[in-house]
Amino acid sequence: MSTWFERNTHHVSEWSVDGLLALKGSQRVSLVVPAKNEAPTVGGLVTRLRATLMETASLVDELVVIDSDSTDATAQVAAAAGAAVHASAAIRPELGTYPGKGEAMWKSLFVTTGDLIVFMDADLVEWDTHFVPGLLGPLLSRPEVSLVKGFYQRPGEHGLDGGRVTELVARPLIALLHAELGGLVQPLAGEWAVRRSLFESLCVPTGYAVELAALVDTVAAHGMEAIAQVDLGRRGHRHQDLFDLGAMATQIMAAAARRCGRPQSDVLILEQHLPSGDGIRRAARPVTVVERPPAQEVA
Ligand SMILES: O=c1ccn([C@@H]2O[C@H](COP(=O)(O)OP(=O)(O)O[C@H]3O[C@H](CO)[C@@H](O)[C@H](O)[C@H]3O)[C@@H](O)[C@H]2O)c(=O)[nH]1
Ligand SMILES: O=C(O)[C@H](O)COP(=O)(O)O
Repeated sequence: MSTWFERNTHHVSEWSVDGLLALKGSQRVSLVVPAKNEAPTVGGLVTRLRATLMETASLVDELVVIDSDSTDATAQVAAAAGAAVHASAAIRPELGTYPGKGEAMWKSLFVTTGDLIVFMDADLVEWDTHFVPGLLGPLLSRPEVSLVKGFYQRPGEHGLDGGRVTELVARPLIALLHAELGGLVQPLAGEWAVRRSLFESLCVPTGYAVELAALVDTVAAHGMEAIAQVDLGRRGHRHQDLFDLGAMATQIMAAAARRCGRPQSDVLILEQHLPSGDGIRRAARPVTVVERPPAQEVA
C-alpha cells in the first residue's frame, strides 16, 4: 500500500510546456504575485515570466502583481515590466483592508479570472520560470488534485538550510496538531497553485498564515488526496530579520490555535526584547491575525 508521499510527490520534469498546453484546453491560468516593497526583484521576475509563459507559450493568461501597501516603486516597476498591477487596498474598497500577504492573495480573487491560480513570491533571487509549469502539472493532469505545493532545496549560509520558521514553527506545529501534513517538504512555500473553486471556499488569514491555513482547511474539507507537491529544484529568497520572523511565527501559531477552537482578538501583542546599544529595548509589536471569510460568501 503506497503512502500519500509516494502517490503525490512529483518532479517538474514530468511535464513539458507543450504537454501542459494540450491539457489546459480552454481553462484559464492566473499567475498572482503578492508584493510588498520588492522593487529590486519584481521587475526581473515579471519580465522573465511574461516572456516564457505568456509570449513564447500561452500557458499563463494573466500575470497580476498585487501591491501590498508598498512604500517603494514596486507597483511602477511591475507595471513597466508588463504585469497588471492592483493595489491590495484599492480592490473592493468597501470590504476594507488589512496589512499582509494573505490579504493580497484573498483580494486577488476579485481581480483575476483564472480557473487555476498560481502564486509566486516576489523576492526570489534564485529561481526559474519552470516553477509555474511544475505547479500546474498536477492540477492539469489529475482532476482529484486541487492544491499543489512547490518544494525545493534552499541555498543558505550553511550550504543548504531549511527556513527558520518552517523548521522551528511549522514542522513542530504539524507534528503536534496535523501529523497528516508531515509529508509536505515545504509546507510554507510561497510557490503554490490552487483551483479557484477551492481557494474561494477557504477562510484566508490576512498575514503569513495563509499557507498553513490553506493546507489544514483543504485536508479538513477534501482529504490529503486533494494535495500534491512538486520538486522544483532550488530556490533562494531575501531573508527577513529574526525579529520580523517572530511576527510571522505568531500569525502561523494563531491560525493553528484558531483551528483548535481557540478564539482570538484581531490583533495580538508580541512582546520582543531587542538589542539596543549596550542594553535591551522592550517593544510591543502588534500582530494582525484577522481572517477573511471564504470569497464565495462575499457578495
Ligand atoms: O505584507 C506583506 C508581506 C509580504 N508580502 C509578499 O509576500 C511574499 C512573501 O513574503 P516574504 O516576506 O518574502 O516571506 P518569507 O519570509 O519568504 O516567508 C515564507 O513563509 C511564509 C509563511 O508561510 C510564506 O507566506 C511565504 O510565501 C514564504 O516565502 C513576498 O513577495 C512579499 O513581498 C506581501 O505581499 N505583503
Ligand atoms: O520558510 C521559512 O521559514 C521562512 O521563509 C524564513 O526562511 P529563512 O530562514 O530562509 O529566511
